[in-house]
Amino acid sequence: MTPDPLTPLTPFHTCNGVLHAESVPLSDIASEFGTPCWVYSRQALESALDEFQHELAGLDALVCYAVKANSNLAVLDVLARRGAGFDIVSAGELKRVLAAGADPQRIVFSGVGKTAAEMELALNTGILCFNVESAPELERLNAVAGRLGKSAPISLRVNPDVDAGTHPYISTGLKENKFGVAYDEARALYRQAAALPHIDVSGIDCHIGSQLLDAAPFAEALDKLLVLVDQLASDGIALHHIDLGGGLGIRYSDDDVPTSVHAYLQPLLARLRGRPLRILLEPGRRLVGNAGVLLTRVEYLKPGEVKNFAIVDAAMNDLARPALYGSWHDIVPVAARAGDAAKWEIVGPICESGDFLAHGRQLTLAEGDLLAILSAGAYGMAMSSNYNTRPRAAEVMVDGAQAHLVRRRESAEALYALEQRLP
Ligand SMILES: Cc1ncc(COP(=O)(O)O)c(C=O)c1O
Ligand SMILES: N[C@@H](CCCC[NH3+])C(=O)O
Repeated sequence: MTPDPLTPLTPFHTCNGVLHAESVPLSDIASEFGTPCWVYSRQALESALDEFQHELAGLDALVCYAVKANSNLAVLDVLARRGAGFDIVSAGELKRVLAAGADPQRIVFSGVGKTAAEMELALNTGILCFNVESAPELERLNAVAGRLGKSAPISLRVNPDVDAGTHPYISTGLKENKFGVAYDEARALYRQAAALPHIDVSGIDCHIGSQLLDAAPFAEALDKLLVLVDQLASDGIALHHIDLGGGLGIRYSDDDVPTSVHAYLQPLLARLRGRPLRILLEPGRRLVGNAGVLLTRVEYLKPGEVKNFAIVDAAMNDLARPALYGSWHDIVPVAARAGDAAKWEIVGPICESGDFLAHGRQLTLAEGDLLAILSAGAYGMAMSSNYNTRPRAAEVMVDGAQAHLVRRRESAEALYALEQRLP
């Protein structure tokens, strides 16, 4: 049985037997741009951001899209035009958001390993805030800012030790994780920060994990943060903003019942009502995850005694999530065909047994068929690699009846160009 996750409301829907992105048949995209190929829907990106903006209307709030989820310039451009700020984690991401026209005062910088050069670039750019994750980072930032004759606006990323109930590789708010400052140490570190000459204490930050389907841990984390905010106020440290991070989950399969943005935000906004704190959010996956698919073609069918393999032209170097986390992505034929369905292992051409995109999917397949791997807009292309010297796939943005190439497929030559001139 083919899963049917495609409600008529999603921008990916079946029309005349063919899967479309908005008004464009995915088969046309495959013919024009080749496969494998990432396909994004502008409409889906905009409506995902609008859901947040709608809930925050009238409040002093900023949605800082977590660029790590998908850093394609066209994606950043769509979100920037619609009023998003950005959460970055590297100089590379900073340069990309600036290239996409981001306002520096809408950029926050997260990450446990910021280098001095990255700090310098961000200070010279004049970003809104550094989300500082450790005492030595604070000291380094103070020194770099002093050298530049600047003051660095900071939040401490506080680790509220809340169990987000998500995959261990993507939970970040527990004591054993490498992220953030321990809750019990945060107050003292804030006092130290306030005494540093080139640090401007501006806010507080947390991020408890990714792909959370339940809203309760967010409220639990916020309650802990607000206790700290009040303690700091009594220490004479008045914060201007609170950054609640990202983490809101999306639908990957029928087993996932994601929390609506409304149900996620209302308990948080209720707790923040009456407090003079600007609200920052850092959603990544929720803005882009369901706005993209990975289009792939069946190269070979290899039925076997124990398992049937459908070898497709996408692989773990394109979409790493199944191999890395055992993640499920729905896979649907672009055009359904008649005939008996069988159980297929959907695998790529890479020389690793772990190179799979899905196990045991009940599908009717023939060589040359196109498949769409759904919910691939987040942590898809962004986590791709060149393993097996496979060029990264092209990216296409659909806008109504138009499909535009927004990143060319890499060439084999591009993959050795950086090495060629070395002695
Ligand atoms: C600090 C920070 N903010 C935001 C995000 C975005 O998370 P998500 O894509 O789950 O919304 C992440 C990634 O988990 C993160 O580490
Ligand atoms: N890359 C992960 C999420 C990590 C979130 C970043 N802190 C995923 O694909 O689900």
